[in-house]
Formats: sequence, structure tokens, C-alpha cells
Amino acid sequence: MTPAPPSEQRLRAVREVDRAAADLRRGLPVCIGDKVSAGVAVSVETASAADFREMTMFAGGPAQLALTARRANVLHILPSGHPVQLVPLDERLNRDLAAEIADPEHDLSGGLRGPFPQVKDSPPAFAVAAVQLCKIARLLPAAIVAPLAAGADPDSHGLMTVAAGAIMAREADAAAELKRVAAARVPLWDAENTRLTAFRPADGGLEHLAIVVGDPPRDRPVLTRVHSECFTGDLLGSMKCDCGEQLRGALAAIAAEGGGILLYMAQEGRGIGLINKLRAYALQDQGFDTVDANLRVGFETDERLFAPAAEMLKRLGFSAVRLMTNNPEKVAGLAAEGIEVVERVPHSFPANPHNADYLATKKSRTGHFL
Ligand SMILES: Nc1nc2c(ncn2[C@@H]2O[C@H](COP(=O)(O)OP(=O)(O)OP(=O)(O)O)[C@@H](O)[C@H]2O)c(=O)[nH]1
Ligand SMILES: [Zn+2]
Repeated sequence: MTPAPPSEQRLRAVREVDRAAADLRRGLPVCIGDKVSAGVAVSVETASAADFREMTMFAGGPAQLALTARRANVLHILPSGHPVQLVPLDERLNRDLAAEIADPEHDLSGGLRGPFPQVKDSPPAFAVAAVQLCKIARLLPAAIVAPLAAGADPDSHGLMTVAAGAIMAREADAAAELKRVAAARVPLWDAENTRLTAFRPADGGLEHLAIVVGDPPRDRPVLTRVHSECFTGDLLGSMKCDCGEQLRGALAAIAAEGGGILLYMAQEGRGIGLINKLRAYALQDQGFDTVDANLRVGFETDERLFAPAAEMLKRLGFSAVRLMTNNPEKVAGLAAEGIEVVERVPHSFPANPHNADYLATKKSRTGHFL
């Protein structure tokens, strides 16, 4: 079922989310919430001591570190059952230590830094949204938050204000309103008769590309690959994963069939971004597998949404696919977004010494058909 397009008001809100994410990346505080419950937040990763001080000028209560439950678990904070866990800052757990414990780079070298107290209460909406905004900004999923002081006027000090609900709804809203922005013929070595079409999400975020080989008929299931961007594998030829082979192999297979589609999704690192993927790779260097590494950085195993891929297929006139994948979640994810997956076409390549463990983990922990 195609979701109803978001209203003008929601689209405006979604664009504000992107602006607020950009502010977090610069280290600036942002105000999250509405008149009933609002907070101020900075990214643990990017805010300097001065940015943090600026944030506290708007605070009407104690500052707290907001972490994902995944990261809190790594820090041995007792689970509270909430997806976001708050930890009060105090003399010992100051901004510097907060930044250090949010970053898995120091896990094994920094010694034991706990125990940290558990806040049992469910976190306020602004704290949950602050962590989500860090994810949207492709930063470490950790924020320092505080309730907004009564009578504070963040607007007049140039702080962005964004609704918590807009942050949480942003991915769905942005996918529902993809804009086709450019298209051109691009002959490829593996598939000469190829056309690229770029789709821009409503929030102004990164574009996804549809690579259409030949002119596949719209009334039959189309051979399709939904490929998530992998800078290291696709571009550099990294041996740590199978992405490069899957990308080129899919284009060659589609061309050999006479036509099909490759969707190149701006969802690097299963949606966590290149820098966080490098953080996960550093943990893999220390012996963690691809799943545990993601969890230790503070993310879910896979943070991708399939709505944008499904929407692109629909916009191109396709409703049924033969999907080249080994990932059962991809099949289910597209189906849940209204695309009929009539067949799963296996898409695997021989392992090499650097990706054998990665492929084995996909099979044993994420249920890949390999
Ligand atoms: N976070 C993280 N991302 C990774 C890692 N290795 C590869 N990736 C990313 O995973 C994505 C690869 O996804 P896909 O090619 O769609 O692979 P898949 O989900 O296993 O499914 P199929 O290839 O279709 O079977 C790319 O965005 C890569 O950047 C890793 O160790 N950690
Ligand atoms: Zn890869």
C-alpha cells in the first residue's frame, strides 16, 4: 500500500529535521520538542566544551547523557527496557567522560569506567528524538540532553527548534515524497544500454539512484537488485565484504537477461553511514563480528528502511520483482512496502580470506541464504 503523501506541514517539518541534523554535525545545540515538553541537545561526538556550555545556558534541569540501550548494555548499565537510556552527568561523568564512553574506540583500552547509574523512568520524547537525530546526522548515536528552561527563548539565540515527532516520522515522510530530480543515459562496461535516474528525499537528504538496464516490461516481474552503498567495497574494492562483486555481478547478470533494475541506495553501512561503519570495522579488528560490532557502536544490526526502494520501483512503474539477494529481511522488507517479490534469485560470490567470517556471520546470525 502506498502511504498517503505527507501534508505540506509535515514536509516542512521533515526539512527542519535535516537542518537540525546539520546543526548537530557542527556541534551546535538544537531545541527539540513543542510547548508542552521540550529539551536542548548536543551531539556527544561534535559538541565542544563551549558548545556544551551554550547548551546548558538553555537548560532548566540537569544534563543527561542519552544513549541507545545497545550502547548502555555495553557499558553494563542495567537495562531499563527503554530503547534510549539516560545517564545523569555529574562531577565524575562530565562532558569529556561522556564523549569517551559513547565512543567504542576506547572500550578495550580505557579500563573500567563504571559503574554508571541507571535511570529507570522512561526517557522524555526529546531525549529519544535527540538520539534519533544523531543517527540521522550519521554521528555516534549519543546526545547530551536537558529539559528546556521555562521562559528560555532558543529562537532569539539562533537555535533550531524541531518537533520530536517530526524527527521520529522523518524517514517515512521523506520516502513517501521522493522527487525525481535528474535522469540520463550512462553506458556501463557491464551493461551498455543503461539509464540512471536520481530520486531526492523530501528532507533534502542524500539521493538514491535507480539504474535501469534496457527497457524491461512493466507488466512482468523485473529482475532487480537493491544494493546499499558501500564506499569501501563498491569503490575501493575492499575484500572485507562482498559488495563490489555483488554490484558488478548484478549489473552483468541483469544485462545478460536483457534488462532489469539496480537500485543504488544511499544507505551506507546498513544505514549507519561510512564513519560509523569504520567504527564497527575497528571493533571487528578487535575480534567482534559484524553484528556485535554494530550493536557495540550503539546501532541495531541493520538500520535500513525499505520504503524508499519500494517507492522508487513504484515510481518507475514496477510492482513485482525477481529479487537478487541472499537477505531474507530484504525480501520481507520490500513485500511489506507493497512490492510483490515473486522470486528470490540467489546472489552470492566465492569467499576470500578477508570476508569469509563476514559471510559466515551473515549465514549464522542474520539468516542469509548462503
Ligand atoms: N555496519 C556495517 N555495514 C556493513 C558491513 N559490511 C558491509 N556493510 C554494509 O552493508 C551493506 C551491504 O548490504 P547489501 O549488499 O544490501 O547486503 P545484504 O543486506 O547482506 O543483502 P544481500 O547482499 O542482498 O544478500 C552496505 O551498505 C555495506 O556498506 C559491516 O561490517 N558493518
Ligand atoms: Zn561492503
